[in-house]
Amino acid sequence: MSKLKEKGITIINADPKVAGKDFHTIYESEDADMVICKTFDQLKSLRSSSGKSLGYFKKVLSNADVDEIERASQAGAEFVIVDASDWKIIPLENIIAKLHKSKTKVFTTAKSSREVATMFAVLELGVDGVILSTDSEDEVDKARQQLSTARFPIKPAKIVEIKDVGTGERVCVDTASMMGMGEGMLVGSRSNFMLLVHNESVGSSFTSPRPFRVNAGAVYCYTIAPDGKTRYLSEIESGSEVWVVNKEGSARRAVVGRSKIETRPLRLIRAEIEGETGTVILQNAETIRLITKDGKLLSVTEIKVGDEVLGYAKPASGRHFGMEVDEYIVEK
Ligand SMILES: O=C(O)C(=O)C[C@@H](O)[C@H](O)[C@H](O)COP(=O)(O)O
Repeated sequence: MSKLKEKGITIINADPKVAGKDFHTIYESEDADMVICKTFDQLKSLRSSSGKSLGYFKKVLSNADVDEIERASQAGAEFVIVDASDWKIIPLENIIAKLHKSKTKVFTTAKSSREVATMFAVLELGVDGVILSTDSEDEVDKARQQLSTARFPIKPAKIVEIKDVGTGERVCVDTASMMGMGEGMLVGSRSNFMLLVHNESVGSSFTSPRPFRVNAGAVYCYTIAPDGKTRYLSEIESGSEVWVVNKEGSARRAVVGRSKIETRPLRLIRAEIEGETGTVILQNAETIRLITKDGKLLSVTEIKVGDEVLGYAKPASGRHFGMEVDEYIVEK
């Protein structure tokens, strides 16, 4: 319990007598903050007598159980807990579709952190909450990490040098998500200095859009992954996770479907953000674009010294196998 508290967990599925005052509880007891009712009669009688949040638990084995959940919502359940152990996704999709415009929240159960992440993505809307049953502290941490988002302080980066550097291998990161205008990946030669490289959702008379792709940069470049570690672009492969970052700095996770490493002409771009200087080496082609400080796309073939594009910088620190280390480091 004390470890859960340290981790910032505020609500648990436990008897209030055991949970004490440190947590909100969701439990089959009228003393709980969120009371799980076992029958419609209990739901109805508590509705008129208690000011508590009341819900209904149902093991879902058939469509009749799905209908019963809908009736619980109509009977005033503020939440339903859908416990589906056999077919999990399709029944939940049906329940979310039926209830997402009602006032009833849909919760479900999970046995692993991976399952938690899946449940929050079912039918795009996802469930409103997941009760994770685990005896592993690590799984609690991983579940929280799966759900975390990030925000990077995006700032204007002034271009100070552009140099064609011959050929090398660059990496196209093809994600399993569609990216929109203003979204891309942070890429740089140093973990603490990156430019926001735009995705390829914009086509041209010579190219079709590839809205799932960021032509991210040369193989040695870093990007930051959702686990907080840096990744060399050359290490990214099918199944890796990357941050897709928008021009305001909000990041969302995307899974990589494929990365393509091919030999292409490269262009080094050196830029400066509030006294920090850094570089990135990108493919030299019209389809690779950065974002100007007023949100316009700027191809690396058109970029000039003095232009300002979006990037991210923080004071230098070392990285060892991707993990941040406070050590003396000079990267040029
Ligand atoms: O080959 C190139 O030149 C490029 O890498 C430009 C890419 O940015 C572009 O996405 C590519 O040409 C599209 O080709 P595709 O066959 O991978 O769709």
